[in-house]
Amino acid sequence: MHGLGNDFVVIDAINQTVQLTAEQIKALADRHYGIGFDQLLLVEPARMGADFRYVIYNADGSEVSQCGNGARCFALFVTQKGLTNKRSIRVETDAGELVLTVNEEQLVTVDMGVPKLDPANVPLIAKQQQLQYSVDVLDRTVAFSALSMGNPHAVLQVENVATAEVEAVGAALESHSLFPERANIGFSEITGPDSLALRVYERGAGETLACGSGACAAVVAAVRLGKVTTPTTVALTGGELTIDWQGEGAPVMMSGPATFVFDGMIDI
Ligand SMILES: N[C@@H](CCC[C@H](N)C(=O)O)C(=O)O
Repeated sequence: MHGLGNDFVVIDAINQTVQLTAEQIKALADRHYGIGFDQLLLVEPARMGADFRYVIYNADGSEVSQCGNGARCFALFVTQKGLTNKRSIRVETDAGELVLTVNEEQLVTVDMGVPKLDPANVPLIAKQQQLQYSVDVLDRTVAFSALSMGNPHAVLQVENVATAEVEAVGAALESHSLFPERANIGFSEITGPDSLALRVYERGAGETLACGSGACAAVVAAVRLGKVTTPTTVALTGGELTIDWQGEGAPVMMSGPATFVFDGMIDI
């Protein structure tokens, strides 16, 4: 499946027992010798009263707590595979419970929860919460916003996403010592009063064609900086998401498509 080109292998772990090691996930994620994906999603029975639980792994085999595009694909998967007939689905993740709504056109809206701005919750090594922080990386000092959408994000404001040094600066910041759990690094260009363009260097996956939680983080950062109003259209390399955030203490709502590509069997 994919959400705007952010691609997934989604496995039904309700009707079969599935256990994968980090090494197996890395091997499956290999685009030449495996299947290839940015993230792998395991759809499991709920443990705490929601409709389902889902577990997310990055292409490097690391388990993570949040995935916006994955959440939309998960919703379409359980709907189209007949695992539920609900249109509003509650799912447990390590980042807490998410509520996903599938509309008539198969667009999915996800309540992504309340962003965490305290540096300790990102986590980011910083003495106090600020609108922007700064870091020396490669041969320059860059300013960034930092927040958690259930996973850690840094967002840099850039003049032009097309020429932003996503690979070099992204890789250097993703594993910078300021981020004890590493971070997803967004490069955000304000393109209008309610629009921005975004590229994201994802933790554990490198630059992807779209990052849903990154889009939420970029809108939260831009709203806090007074640069956009919401709902905001976020243009990612793979397409557009609509993000709505009514301000501190409110949850971020993300709406966008999810797409099936093919079904298959994996022999492990
Ligand atoms: N592609 C995702 C985010 C996946 C997890 C991320 N790489 C992390 O390590 O936190 C999205 O759409 O949000």
